[in-house]
Amino acid sequence: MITAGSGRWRSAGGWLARWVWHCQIWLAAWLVLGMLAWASDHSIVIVAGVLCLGFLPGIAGAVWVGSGPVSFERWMAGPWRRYRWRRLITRRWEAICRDARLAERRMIIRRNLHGDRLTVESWRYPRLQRVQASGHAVELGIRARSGQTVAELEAGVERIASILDAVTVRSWPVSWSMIMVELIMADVLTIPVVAAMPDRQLVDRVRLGRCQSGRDWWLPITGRHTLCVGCSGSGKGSILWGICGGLAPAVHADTVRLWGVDLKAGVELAMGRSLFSAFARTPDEARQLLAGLAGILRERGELMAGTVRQHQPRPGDPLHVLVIDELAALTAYAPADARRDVERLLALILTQGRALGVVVVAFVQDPRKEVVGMRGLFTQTIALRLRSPEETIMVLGDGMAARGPAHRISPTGPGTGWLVEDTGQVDRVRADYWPDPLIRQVAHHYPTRVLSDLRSAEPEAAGSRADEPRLRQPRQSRQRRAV
Ligand SMILES: Nc1ncnc2c1ncn2[C@@H]1O[C@H](COP(=O)(O)OP(=O)(O)OP(=O)(O)O)[C@@H](O)[C@H]1O
Repeated sequence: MITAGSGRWRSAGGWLARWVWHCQIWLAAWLVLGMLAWASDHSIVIVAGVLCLGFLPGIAGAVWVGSGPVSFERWMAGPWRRYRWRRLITRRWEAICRDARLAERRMIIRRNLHGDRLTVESWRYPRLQRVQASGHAVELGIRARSGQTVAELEAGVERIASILDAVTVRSWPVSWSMIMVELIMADVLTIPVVAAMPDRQLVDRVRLGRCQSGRDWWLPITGRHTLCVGCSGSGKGSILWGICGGLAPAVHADTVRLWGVDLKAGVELAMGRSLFSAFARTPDEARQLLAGLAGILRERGELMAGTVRQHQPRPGDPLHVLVIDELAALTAYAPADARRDVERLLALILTQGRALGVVVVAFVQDPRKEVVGMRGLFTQTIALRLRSPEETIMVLGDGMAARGPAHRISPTGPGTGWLVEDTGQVDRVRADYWPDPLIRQVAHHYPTRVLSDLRSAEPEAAGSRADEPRLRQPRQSRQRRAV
């Protein structure tokens, strides 16, 4: 049986073998020194001492890899790798530009000391203004040479990535003469990571996982309606629980209230039931729940009118987050009468909710307009694994099939997705995995203090005005009392 310990020592052995291969000259020099020591003294102790000194860095490194791989990566391997990337790029910049067809060759005529005309070759290169490495990414600031456009620079970016053997690359112009290029040198997203127990009260944004650069992936929550699209098994659950779990401490403090709609018999959301102030499992319940939120919108609107333009969540006056698992079950497959009301209420929340502190987070497998008619009302979208380039365009926007190819995500990487950042940049991300016991543990630790009674909101569903649903303290279950 392979244990974590034996795996570590195997990778330490692999590291030592690579070190010996890379340091052949160093080791050969120490062997020669050992032989010289033997020839001059014939003392086995001195020879062993010389050889030990030569091998010491490798042996120390292998022991470090085996006993503390994380600290080795942080203090040794990571900084060393980043130093090598920076050195390689700065030293070979001119050759890289020539190979990437970004340099310009000119033949200039000069006269030598005797006055003879000579034709001399001269190269002009874009200037490498900045090289910065962090995590597994290298960021380059490249200034165009005279007469070169940023479009021409961007045309060479993929060639630079291929020359440097990068995993992916993206670029964006920062002025008419300069672009930034981010090269991802190693694919850290292939390794799944399990989420950790949240301990900080977060409302504005939650940490869902990692970006392809290795940095944390933070998803903005306040002021955004989020649509996450991915086919079956693409890992929508990780995003869902990343959001609900990340907000859980704020839920417990009543700075955030979660409202759950799960028409797939409540199977997904029931796992963390005690995080939700209200929970709908049938189209009728969903209609009541949405009516409740519409009531909150109206009340808040009246209170905020002429005073503030953006709701600031605080305990007792929380951010309301409507979480809908499988939106299609609500908007496409529910009975016609319920669907009509639901679509009207959802459109109301999506158009008015952001400033009033009511946001929607919805999940769906099929992004077609017939299924999600209100796709355009969501203000941020995440594309997990999709079935076709057309679906990628539907989710991320025109021209995104090439820049954020969600249809090419491997089925072996659930939780991996593409998104468009506020800057217009496309990024690949992977959510941390939320196993069932962790979801239960988070729900147990951070239950909501407020439950909403859906029935009080019923009149709005029928088209009339209704008040905010009556709030009541949750009946203390034996389990909750123990918390
Ligand atoms: N972030 C992740 N890292 C690693 N594995 C994951 C991750 N997210 C999900 N998985 C694995 O992928 C499987 C499918 O994930 P999940 O149930 O979340 O998909 P889904 O998109 O919700 O599918 P469906 O729409 O059919 O419910 C999970 O059982 C889990 O084993």
